Amino acid sequence: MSVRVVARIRPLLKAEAEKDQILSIHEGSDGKPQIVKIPNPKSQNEEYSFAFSAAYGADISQQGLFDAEVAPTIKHLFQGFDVTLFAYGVTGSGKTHTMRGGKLLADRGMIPRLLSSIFRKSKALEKSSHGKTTVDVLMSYYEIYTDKVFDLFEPPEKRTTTGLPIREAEGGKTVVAGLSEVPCSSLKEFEFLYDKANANRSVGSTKLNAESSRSHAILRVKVTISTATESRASTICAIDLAGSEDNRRTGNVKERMVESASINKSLFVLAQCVEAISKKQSRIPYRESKMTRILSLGQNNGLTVMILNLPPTKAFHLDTLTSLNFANRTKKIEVREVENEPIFKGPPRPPSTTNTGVVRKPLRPLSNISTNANILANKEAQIDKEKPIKLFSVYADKSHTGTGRSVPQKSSPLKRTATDMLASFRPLKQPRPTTSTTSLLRKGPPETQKITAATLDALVERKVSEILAAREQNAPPPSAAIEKAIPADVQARLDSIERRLEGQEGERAEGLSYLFMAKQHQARGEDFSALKMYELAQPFFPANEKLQRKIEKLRTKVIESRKSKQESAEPERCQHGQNLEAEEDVRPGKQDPKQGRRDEPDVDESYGQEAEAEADTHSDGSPPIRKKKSSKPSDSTSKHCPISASRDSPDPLIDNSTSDAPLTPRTIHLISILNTRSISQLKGLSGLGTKKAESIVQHLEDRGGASGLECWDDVLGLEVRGIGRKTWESVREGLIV
Ligand SMILES: Nc1ncnc2c1ncn2[C@@H]1O[C@H](COP(=O)(O)OP(=O)(O)OP(=O)(O)O)[C@@H](O)[C@H]1O
Repeated sequence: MSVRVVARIRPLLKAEAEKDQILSIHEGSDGKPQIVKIPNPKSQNEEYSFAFSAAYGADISQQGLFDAEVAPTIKHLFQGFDVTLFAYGVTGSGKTHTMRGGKLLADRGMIPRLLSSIFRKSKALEKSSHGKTTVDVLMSYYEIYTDKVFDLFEPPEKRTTTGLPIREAEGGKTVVAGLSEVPCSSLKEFEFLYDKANANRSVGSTKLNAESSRSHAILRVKVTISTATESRASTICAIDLAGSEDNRRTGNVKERMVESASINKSLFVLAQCVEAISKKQSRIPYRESKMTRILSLGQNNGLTVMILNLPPTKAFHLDTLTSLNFANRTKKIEVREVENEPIFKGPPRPPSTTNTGVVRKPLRPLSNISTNANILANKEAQIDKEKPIKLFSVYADKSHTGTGRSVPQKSSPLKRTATDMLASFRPLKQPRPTTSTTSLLRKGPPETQKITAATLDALVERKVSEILAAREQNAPPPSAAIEKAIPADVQARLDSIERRLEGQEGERAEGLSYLFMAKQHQARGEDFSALKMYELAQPFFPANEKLQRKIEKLRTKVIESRKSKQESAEPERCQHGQNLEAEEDVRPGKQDPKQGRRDEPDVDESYGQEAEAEADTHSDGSPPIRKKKSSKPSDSTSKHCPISASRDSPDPLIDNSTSDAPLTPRTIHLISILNTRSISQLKGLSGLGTKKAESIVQHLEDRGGASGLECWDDVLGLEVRGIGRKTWESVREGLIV
């Protein structure tokens, strides 16, 4: 069975004009709306057609979409099949609206409706069996932010810099270690937990979406149906992917840019995976990003539904075309429809005891029959495979083929009750590593530190060519290693080797992936993004002078170009406006009469009584609407560094001290000296002696992060004892440029 791909065109937003619509929906061969048409951006008279399993226009309600696409999967879930449901699309296309939705009852998205339905079905099942069948629902919710996994049931301050580790479990299945699993038994409980967890999700404002998801969010719901004799668990994963972003349009700077690079990279890898699968290549580059490892498209069993979210206007023309092409390939991916095995209950096993007298949970086989060719081809996986199964409860979540095994008890100390969660909202977790990236880097193995310019270049080249080389690879994946018992001491050694290997590989791979992205940005002429990426890569290769020189050269180039843009800020802004008009002057080939502005919220009766009662309590029902482009920065929450295009001062020599201040030549000069982190240069500045210079450099080092200062606000934000705004202003005034 192949991935079911359905398209959903979002309604026009307030700031969008009807005449700018470019998408239209048409009937397929069976008379159902299935085809999306979009004009060729280069030739107005030509149209491209993309056929999907279904296509929905702006008039489809949340309830309508749920009934047509999600509700049928619940039946399969209760029959023991796993389900993956994910929303894909460019930023601002409506993925979060589709998956999470708004607060109004009619606006609630697929996820709350899904849970509502699961609870209703569970209750009906329990009732009809007169209590002989019980249904347990466990939830995990996490995000992948800048390629790190964070538990959304944990408050952000509990996060470690490295995030949660992910591992390949038996059979190539990817699992997140140390993730909370929260039991949940009613829609009310779910809504409380879900809304609270969503507040932990990384969201930011960009020019294209006032509330843009900066991460991929994955909700995993495990449903276990138990009778007196057997128990069967199946899982549904509902994923709200972050959207791809064109940074020429988002106006992203700083953190947003880093997030964006990471989002774009993971989506790029996903597209490569899909391409590799569709071309039946033996190596699928899943490992290149955590999102693709977790999503494991084409490797997972059960049903997969992709909702392709599409913005209707020509402002997104090229992005929409890219999304349609991606979806067109995705729909061809075959997914095995494999039912999860039940666990048969037998007489309780005698508890196995260790020398310490600790009663252990019986080990359970972890696996399903899916194999990830890419993972299996990897040496690490071989090490993984030879290990006995670990005791993490999140590992043992799928097929349980053994007989005579007891069902996991509800009272497991690994899980908290929903009541506990509601009371404290601190899910119980598995231990996880807390080592920070910085400390890892400082104590890093000598090989990483001593990397030379030549080897670095070779590594980057290798990374870039890996994807291409993979296509040539025809070797069949090695067969799964046979699991065997390993003595505890050997296992401990294997674990430690694996950890060491992972540490090195992970760090180096991260550094290389930043270099890889830097090169991509540079090739596209996006110097600022390239600089950010090189700066992020730098701590991974601290002794590499070539890299250092590259960064300095690029930094100077960026500063110079900012300076010249600033000098011509006014005329440039006007021109920019004109260019945009010209760019958008592509007339749509056809307009869909069905598409219009959003209808009034419809009445959503089947969401359930519980939700209805809840809905009245949400006063803020209206979804955020994208605002008109303004010259003011829209990000009010994050720290903002103005970029030249939005600056108003025509005089670059005015030393303005507000956050909207232009980068004056003096400020630029001061920033470039600070970014050298050189005591000798800093102590030469008027008003700073050796001690202050040392404190500044120490602070810059402690502050960590590869990126340097960029604007006056960054300078004022430095928390160095004895140096406040006044000192910085006088230091700046003392500079001769
Ligand atoms: N079907 C819809 N009905 C009404 N409003 C919608 C619909 N789809 C999207 N919107 C609105 O469009 C805007 C962008 O949607 P949303 O935030 O869901 O996009 P996204 O694809 O998740 O973006 P990002 O990737 O940046 O997070 C929001 O204001 C949302 O309320």
